[in-house]
Amino acid sequence: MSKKHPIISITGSSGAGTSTVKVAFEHIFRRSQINPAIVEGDSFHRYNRAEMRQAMIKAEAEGNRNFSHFGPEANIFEELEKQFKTYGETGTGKKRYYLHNDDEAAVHNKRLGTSLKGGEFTPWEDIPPGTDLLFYEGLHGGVVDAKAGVDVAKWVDLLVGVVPIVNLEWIQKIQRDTAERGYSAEAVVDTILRRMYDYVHYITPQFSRSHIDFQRVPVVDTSNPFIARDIPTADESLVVIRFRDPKNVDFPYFLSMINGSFMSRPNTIVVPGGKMGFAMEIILTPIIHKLLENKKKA
Ligand SMILES: Nc1ncnc2c1ncn2[C@@H]1O[C@H](COP(=O)(O)OP(=O)(O)OP(=O)(O)O)[C@@H](O)[C@H]1O
Ligand SMILES: O=C(CO)[C@H](O)[C@H](O)COP(=O)(O)O
Repeated sequence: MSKKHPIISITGSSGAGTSTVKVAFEHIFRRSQINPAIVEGDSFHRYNRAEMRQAMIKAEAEGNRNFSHFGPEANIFEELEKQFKTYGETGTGKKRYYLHNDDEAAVHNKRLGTSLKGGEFTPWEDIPPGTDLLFYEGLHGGVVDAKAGVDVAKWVDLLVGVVPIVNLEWIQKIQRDTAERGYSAEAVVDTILRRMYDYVHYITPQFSRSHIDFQRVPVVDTSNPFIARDIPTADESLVVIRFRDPKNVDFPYFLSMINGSFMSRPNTIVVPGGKMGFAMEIILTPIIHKLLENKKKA
């Protein structure tokens, strides 16, 4: 934790919607004239796509069917922790991008004068000096790997979990990876299965460390996520928002501001799906302002 150089982490599984939630944060940053250093979790994958395929074949040959992007073998958790520690201490650090497809590559090739392809990383670049905070979005913003002595969570000032119920997460992943990343539905299901061990051991424990979780729950039947044709819409879902420490949370204010909201537990407010972005803005804006006030005083 750093008063001088705060870190906000949005963490969630693949398909949970962390990239989508990033947009709500970008609104907050723009309106509040905050200049963030944005770090994408996928940039801390250990391998590019071709290397990952090779590493997976090798792991399978050795009898490991759980080698996945969710676990420590395929990510540089130690570098992620170092990144958070360095930013917290100095407000600087390094960043790069994992290019999921050629469209993403084209954007960075134009900026960098490179000829990178989908599945490759951009080179590491310095985070420019003078940013107000670090904003991480990805799989491992609150990860702990006790065996390796890695604790990313302890450097984070605001840890937000984005966690749809698992059927919805899978529907979202299958739709996105087939529509935008060129995978077959079978290949995506295979990936989901291979990642299950690491999902349980490295992804879900993060949501016991998060300060706030946003869990989208559909109110339509998603009982077979593997044949679902559409992602349930905002109107077909509710969002369950859980606060780890509800002591200083102004629930009456949120209830009066968010039409259709209600409390389901003393630390949990439920809002209509269409209000998720709005709820994020009114809940998170004052917390972010507080971090920046503390920064000024530090
Ligand atoms: N609240 C939402 N309502 C409707 N669709 C959503 C919502 N959140 C995410 N989606 C859809 O789910 C898919 C996955 O979302 P997104 O790309 O944000 O996931 P992610 O967590 O960033 O995944 P990854 O870590 O693999 O990049 C996208 O197609 C996105 O449009
Ligand atoms: O888990 C993920 C990110 O959050 C992605 O699935 C991972 O980055 C995928 O890489 P690739 O496109 O090479 O399959």
